[in-house]
Amino acid sequence: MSTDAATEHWPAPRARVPVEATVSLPGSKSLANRALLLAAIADGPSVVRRALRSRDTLLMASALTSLGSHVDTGGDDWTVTPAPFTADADVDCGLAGTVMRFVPPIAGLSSGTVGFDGDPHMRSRPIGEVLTALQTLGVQVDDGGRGALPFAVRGTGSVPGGTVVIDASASSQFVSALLLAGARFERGVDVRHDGKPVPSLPHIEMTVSVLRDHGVEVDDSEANRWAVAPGPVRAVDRLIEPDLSNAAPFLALAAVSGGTVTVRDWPRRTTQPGDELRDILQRFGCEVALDDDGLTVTGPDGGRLQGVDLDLHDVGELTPAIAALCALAEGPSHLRGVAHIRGHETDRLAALATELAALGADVVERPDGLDLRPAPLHGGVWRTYADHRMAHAGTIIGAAVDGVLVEDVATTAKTFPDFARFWSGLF
Ligand SMILES: O=C(O)C1=C[C@@H](OP(=O)(O)O)[C@@H](O)[C@H](O)C1
Ligand SMILES: C=C(OP(=O)(O)O)C(=O)O
Repeated sequence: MSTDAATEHWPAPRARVPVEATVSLPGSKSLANRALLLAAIADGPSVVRRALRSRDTLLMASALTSLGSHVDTGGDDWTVTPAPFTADADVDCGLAGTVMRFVPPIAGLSSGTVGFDGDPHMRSRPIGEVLTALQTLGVQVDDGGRGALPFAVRGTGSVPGGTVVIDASASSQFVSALLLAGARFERGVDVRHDGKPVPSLPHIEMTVSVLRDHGVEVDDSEANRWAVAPGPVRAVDRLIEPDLSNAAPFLALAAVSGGTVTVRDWPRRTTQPGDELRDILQRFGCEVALDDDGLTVTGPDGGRLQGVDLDLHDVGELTPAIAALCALAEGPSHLRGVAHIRGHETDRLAALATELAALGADVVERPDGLDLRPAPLHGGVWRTYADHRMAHAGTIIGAAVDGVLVEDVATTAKTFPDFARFWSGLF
């Protein structure tokens, strides 16, 4: 197996018998990048324990380092020591939405100019609403009127802050970005959403909960409005939960093989949207149990899955793995409410429709989702479009169908380094 060239094809292992496995998964990207960012604007050193070491979190660490913080990524536990942001800096966002959206507001606190750019596709992921909001809040942003990467934030050492109205229907990260920095703005920040419903609301709840852990006062009592009071951000010693969205392919492996997979350390309470998998997998016909061993999923006999009808608006990042299960199900499925995932690492609805159809699936792409009906699948190349979750989806199909070749499986390093080797070890 080789995993480093975008054109390479990885033969996804086929599960010929029910898979029985217990896994410990790497930490949550969303929790780790929030913890790192807040640590960098806190009033003392913080520790991020069991930090996820992946492309997105390393990009966040180097963004914070280039602003002036000291981030020690040497071991499993990362120490972040804040320092004033004074130098000019360049931030590589890669393909990390959390870096492109969360770092510009804190760059406004710098007294230097901070340039942002990223992977080619990152230039088409939405960010304009955040840049306009920052301008309203008193930050100078040069984006050549593009509302997209590349752009520069010209910090003056402080941000006035105040009230801002944004349309966050393209990404919940627009709201999270402003809230995460808000306590350090002179007047705090009061964010109101005006537009179609905000997707991925659990991720905003995650932001609010992590802010409160840092002693920040947040008022989220009204729908579509979040207010962060100005004040200090306390340093925190935090253990990062396993990434429950990245658990999807592993639990799906139990589902498609009729086996049993346990994910250790599944939190009893969490703001991670991946926790919804407990309910979603039952709808496919799986048995699900959460106990001291972790979350255990047992697939139906022979991996014979039922079709599902799901609105995934709140948990859009689960769509690729769920679509893979739908393509393998014995009944029709409808996935809805996820128009916004066209702005993710790739246009995920188009990518899923194209790749599933190429393997024989009966799939119709809708403006906000996918309709799937049972059809015999066959092997072939599964393209991943530099999208870690497309790679997960192809890998799930490959567990159930002979001859699936996943292109550029190394793209999974965005949130799960060594995914392919880890996965192969389960067979
Ligand atoms: O804040 C976060 O950590 C995330 C929010 C969501 O973004 P969208 O609201 O853009 O879907 C999610 O899909 C993404 O994977 C991570
Ligand atoms: C949408 C995703 O990532 P990002 O944080 O880059 O938006 C994702 O991981 O599914």
